[in-house]
Amino acid sequence: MIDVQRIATVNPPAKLNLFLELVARRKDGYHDIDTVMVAIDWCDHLTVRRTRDPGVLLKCDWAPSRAEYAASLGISSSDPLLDIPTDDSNLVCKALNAFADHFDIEGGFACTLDKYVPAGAGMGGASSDAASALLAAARLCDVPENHQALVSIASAIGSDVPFFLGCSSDQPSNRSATAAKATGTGTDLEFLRNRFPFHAVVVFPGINLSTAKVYAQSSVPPIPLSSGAIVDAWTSLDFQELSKQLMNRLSDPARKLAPQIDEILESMWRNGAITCQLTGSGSACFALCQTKGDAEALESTIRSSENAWLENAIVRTVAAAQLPPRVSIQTIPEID
Ligand SMILES: C[C@@](CO)(OP(=O)(O)O)[C@H](O)COP(=O)(O)OP(=O)(O)OC[C@H]1O[C@@H](n2ccc(N)nc2=O)[C@H](O)[C@@H]1O
Ligand SMILES: Nc1ncnc2c1ncn2[C@@H]1O[C@H](COP(=O)(O)OP(=O)(O)O)[C@@H](O)[C@H]1O
Repeated sequence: MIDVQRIATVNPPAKLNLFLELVARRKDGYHDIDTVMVAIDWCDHLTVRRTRDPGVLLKCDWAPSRAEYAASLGISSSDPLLDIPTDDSNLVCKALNAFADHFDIEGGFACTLDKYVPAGAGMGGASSDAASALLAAARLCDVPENHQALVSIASAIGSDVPFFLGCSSDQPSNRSATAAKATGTGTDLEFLRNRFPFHAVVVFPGINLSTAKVYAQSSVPPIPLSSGAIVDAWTSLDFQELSKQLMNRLSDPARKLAPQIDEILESMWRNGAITCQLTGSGSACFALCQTKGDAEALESTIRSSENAWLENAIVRTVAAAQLPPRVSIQTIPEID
């Protein structure tokens, strides 16, 4: 008899912040925020399998190859922009180690992570990888994917991780959500009704901005704005209103740290964007578009414009993606 084993495959989606307000600076150094995030179809590719030996083995690199990814950003393959941790500090390893500890799993995990989502972009790539690793491990170890322990493990890894699990303590199952309002440090989630036909053009300017540095430069406004209006616009599928309500309080500190962001936003406007802004703590910017066709037309206008920054930027049309991402299981002959 040939021994077989199961491999879980999942495509962790990135996110964009449509609205981000700072509500208060907390004593623990974090900020209470009010944000609305949408998952998008720009995804990494993760496989996870169980191993007899404990611990997490991770193979991680840029895709489709490091050389092609570097070329798309006009940089060399050894550029520090492409440095991603492959040790236990990678959020995939953190997630799987925490999962194994919590559920007392015998043995460990081996994973491959193909990175397509830029790092330090404000697109939540690492957080999404961690959430997908938890979902994959849950499938392999027969833990329900909406088990409440996954939400606590996710929150301890990073503020953005629970969003990518697609469930929360209050909403254990949200099969059709693509967006959520997040409060507290970003971990108190309310998944939004209706699937807004979301389309956008994302520009990643080849700059890795540290989330901690951007927050450190930020200030909480005396009267914080509320995400109420943008949540209403999303749930009533009102594109005009949604485009009026985009806001990101981290824009100013991010623009101070990376002045190129201003140049990129200005050229997105000049090339016909209806509305555009930074996502999260940056450095990626996006323009909201009414249809896929509008987004593709804007992408091609931006690509053919004469902007020096295009040499080192990735420009891409995206649409909303469903949460949680689907985990598929393949059975293969035993590798160990
Ligand atoms: C800004 C946002 C918006 O969605 O996303 P990114 O730009 O990182 O994608 C999030 O708030 C980022 O969440 P995440 O990237 O998970 O951050 P964490 O690892 O939890 O925290 C990194 C650091 O950012 C600061 N931080 C983070 C979250 C928060 N609510 N207040 C903070 O002040 C803290 O200094 C913390 O040490
Ligand atoms: N799985 C991972 N993928 C990418 N970066 C990771 C990962 N795990 C840890 N990191 C580290 O986290 C940093 C920020 O991650 P990322 O989620 O891509 O950015 P952001 O917080 O801007 O959305 C990276 O620069 C990298 O040093």
